[in-house]
Amino acid sequence: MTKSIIPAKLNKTKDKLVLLDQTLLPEKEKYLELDQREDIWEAIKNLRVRGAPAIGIAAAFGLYVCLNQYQTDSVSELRKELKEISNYLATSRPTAVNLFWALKRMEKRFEAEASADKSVKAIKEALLEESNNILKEDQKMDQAIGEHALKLLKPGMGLLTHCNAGGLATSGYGTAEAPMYLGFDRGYDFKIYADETRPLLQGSRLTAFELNKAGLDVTVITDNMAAQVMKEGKIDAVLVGSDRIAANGDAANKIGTLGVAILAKEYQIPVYFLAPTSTIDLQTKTGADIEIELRDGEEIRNGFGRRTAPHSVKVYNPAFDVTPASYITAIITEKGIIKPPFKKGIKGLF
Ligand SMILES: CSC[C@@H](O)[C@@H](O)C(=O)COP(=O)(O)O
Repeated sequence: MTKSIIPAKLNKTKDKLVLLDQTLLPEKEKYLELDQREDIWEAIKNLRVRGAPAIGIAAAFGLYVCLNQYQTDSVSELRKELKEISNYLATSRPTAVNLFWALKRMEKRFEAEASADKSVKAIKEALLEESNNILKEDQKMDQAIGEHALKLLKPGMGLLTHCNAGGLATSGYGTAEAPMYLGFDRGYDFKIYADETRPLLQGSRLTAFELNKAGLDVTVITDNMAAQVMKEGKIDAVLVGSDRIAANGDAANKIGTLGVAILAKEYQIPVYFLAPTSTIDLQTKTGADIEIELRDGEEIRNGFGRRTAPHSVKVYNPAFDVTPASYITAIITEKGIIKPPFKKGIKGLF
């Protein structure tokens, strides 16, 4: 299968960040071409590009595009500008660690080139290369994650996923969806259930869109149907992505993942978190240290342009939750499958 959608890339002349506007899916496939930091920040903040790895890729390309416009012969002036753009983009969303990881990686490359006395022009070229490397490595990681995960799955299984951890969230086949695509190519005939994923419907708008388009067997359920579907014996494994995995294995993902994991424990269904190692943050000791993004109440009071709650009512809208490591059967990265105790396994990865 060839992948047709890349959510974040550069245009041909490499002076604009091209994003598929995911807020318009599944109705419209519209690409945005951005070269202003405020527009790139807005696109990340408002989920035009979303999903942890894709946010990192967009930020790396965005940083390059903005920095490349800056005219100077001075490396220290360029450094100042890079830090300004990077710090600004880093304020767009707080939970997915891939955003900070990608920006730090660009800064590290800058410093490596600067300390080798490279010119401004050479440094800019190196940053272009680095952002491309981030994209290409992500594609390879997805493939490897999928291959490892497939070892845990059997043909004909029912798989439940939450949110979108597919091609729209990465530059490749996704993380949680990578084994679904690989299995499809190899005749595994998985029955995939996609949680609708309130309030922004990444499951029904995005996961169902891309799996359906690629011909996989996908069924949408609303979030509150997961228990019933599990009770009916339709689910053999839960596969989800992650926005940040702490050093002890606690994992943040889209709001509602914790509930799915708790239900799965009750029904003795394995819960797999699939993510590249760039999603693991050793600086975050436990899930309690993960900042959970709080989003505007209007997403719930006035979802998709229809008033669904009184306009003055209070709303609490955390965008992510943290599943404690004790609810996770395995964490699958490009480097292999980690089983509990996660602390030791995660440490061994780095
Ligand atoms: C491979 S993507 C993993 C996660 O980033 C994904 O499951 C998720 O929670 C995305 O949330 P979103 O708010 O749509 O960016």
